[in-house]
Amino acid sequence: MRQLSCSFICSKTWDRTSLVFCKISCFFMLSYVLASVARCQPCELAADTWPRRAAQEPPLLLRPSRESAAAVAHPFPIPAAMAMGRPVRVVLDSSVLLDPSARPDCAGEEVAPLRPGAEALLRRLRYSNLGVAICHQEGLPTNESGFLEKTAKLYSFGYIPLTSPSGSNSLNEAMIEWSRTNSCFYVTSGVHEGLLSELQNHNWAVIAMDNDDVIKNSGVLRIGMLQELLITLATSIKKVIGSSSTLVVGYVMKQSREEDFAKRGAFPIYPSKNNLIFVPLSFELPLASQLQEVDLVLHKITDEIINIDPNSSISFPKGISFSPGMSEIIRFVEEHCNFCVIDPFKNIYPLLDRLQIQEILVRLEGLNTEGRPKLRAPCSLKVENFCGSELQKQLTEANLSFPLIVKPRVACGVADAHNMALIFQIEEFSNLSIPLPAILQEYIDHGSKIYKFYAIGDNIFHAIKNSMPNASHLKSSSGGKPLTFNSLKTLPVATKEQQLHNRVQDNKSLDINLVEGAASLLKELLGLTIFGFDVVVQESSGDHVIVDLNYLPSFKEVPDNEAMPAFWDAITQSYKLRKRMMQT
Ligand SMILES: Nc1ncnc2c1ncn2[C@@H]1O[C@H](COP(=O)(O)OP(=O)(O)OP(=O)(O)O)[C@@H](O)[C@H]1O
Ligand SMILES: O=P(O)(O)O[C@H]1[C@H](O)[C@@H](O)[C@H](OP(=O)(O)O)[C@@H](OP(=O)(O)O)[C@H]1O
Ligand SMILES: [Mg+2]
Ligand SMILES: [Mg+2]
Repeated sequence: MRQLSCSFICSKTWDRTSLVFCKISCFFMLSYVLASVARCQPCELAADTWPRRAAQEPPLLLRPSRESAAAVAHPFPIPAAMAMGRPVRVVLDSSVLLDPSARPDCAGEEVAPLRPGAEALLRRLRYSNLGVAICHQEGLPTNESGFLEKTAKLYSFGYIPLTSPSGSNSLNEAMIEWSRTNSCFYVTSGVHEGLLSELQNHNWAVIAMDNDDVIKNSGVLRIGMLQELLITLATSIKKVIGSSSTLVVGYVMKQSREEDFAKRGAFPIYPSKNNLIFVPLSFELPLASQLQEVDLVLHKITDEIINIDPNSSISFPKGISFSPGMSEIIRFVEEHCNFCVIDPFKNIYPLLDRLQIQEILVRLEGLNTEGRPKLRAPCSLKVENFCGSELQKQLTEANLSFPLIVKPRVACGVADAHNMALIFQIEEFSNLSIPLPAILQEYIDHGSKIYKFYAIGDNIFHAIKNSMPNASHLKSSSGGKPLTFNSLKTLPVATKEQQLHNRVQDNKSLDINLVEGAASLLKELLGLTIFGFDVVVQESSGDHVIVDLNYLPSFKEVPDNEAMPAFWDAITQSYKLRKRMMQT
């Protein structure tokens, strides 16, 4: 185990544990198309700010558009230049980015708004590991060309103001040069017939968007909306590589989480070292057709919860309403039991319910052995309300004493899942505003140090974070009132002085092997590829208490160069295990 910076420790890699998975059925259309470029005259590259790429990069074939399904019967010759091991460049013509219906703003100022969906596309292409440039034709109004230049700079893309050559339609040297060393796409919303043969000679591939002028079966790749572009690129790259080990991973999660992962390089469209290609599933397109193009889906289903009936948690997903897009995915998976989902929805539902989490954690206590710290769940009690004369009796029967931490039974997916309270005496339950049903947990004095563990496939990492101080520090400031907070936003963590004080007192260390054993058993019990759990060490007893369990956490504290390869490996292994299980 290596001690890494910022109190981060990478623990170990387990043996491949057996996880139950269904078989994946993948279908990819086989064909090669090239298309012509819209009136884009050859150009001089303004500044080749295109990111350098690793030497060995695969070439590209294009998936025929759905209308030209006949192309499947007549696969186009694969140009020699689209040989294995080449970087991929994508040139976006201004016509796909600028909103054609834009009107000057009320002050008469020419504005250059982006077409709907363009900002999301640019944001995703920025972290796609593809070389991207924006181009525009000569004669574009200066406010628009200026806007595009600024946009290219903002996203670290290349910028190509096209200038007309001496009347010829031939591709200019720069574009020809690129196609010698890169596999290139040109995306436009117009098609200029004149350039088609030039492009075929120089191995440019063009994607024409929303254009009916495109001749059918002329090898032109057509998309209807900008939202189709990424999946078109992704499935083309997959086809070109032509290896069953290359997987297209469709992903679904909230935008903030996607951006956090994307900025870490988690979602390359150009394959990662594990041969994984990531593409966002768009809720603006039919989900079934997208799901037929990917090998598996990675999702954080709880990001797509609209609301939960907290009284239905024992029968999840009943009582949960999901976004329409997520509901479509759930339906598709129900109808295609061989489709690979990471992770199966039924494996995640228990982690929405702190009572079920408690029942899972209690099962870990079987790992305990003499002479080692005790691993356990906190003593807990589920309550339907905070009043009732029986409450004190219930607490006693549950072996609970104050202080108590009160958490909603619903663990995540809705805004108030993280509204909590620290209660010091029974009177403080009156008018308590924590969502019901609730879970009352013993509050563990743990010296404001929490160990956040992350099981990412066969790898386990943990980070030490500042946590809530011992109850005595909090009671003094509570003034006889419950201490209410939101664990994601306003967690009352220890002050610097309290942390220093704790460091002096800190005499109970973490038994890493004990927790690793717990993580391994949790992985088998949960059937999850990536999960996180929080461990505190009780100061008085040294007990290792697991207070929380989460599905697909952000593992922000784990350095990217450790986390990303583990992330990709976890996905690949889960997929392979599922395939193997289907073949047996
Ligand atoms: N039983 C406990 N005893 C002492 N401290 C606790 C206990 N339960 C939680 N905490 C403290 O409160 C914090 C939030 O609790 P918890 O992790 O259960 O909330 P959560 O909303 O599930 O957070 P997450 O964002 O990790 O899912 C913990 O990180 C820890 O600092
Ligand atoms: O947003 P909901 O569905 O309520 O669930 C939360 C999880 O419970 C937390 O574990 C996530 O925090 P981490 O990703 O840091 O573990 C937290 O991630 P976030 O802080 O990035 O939103 C949430 O996913
Ligand atoms: Mg937590
Ligand atoms: Mg949690």
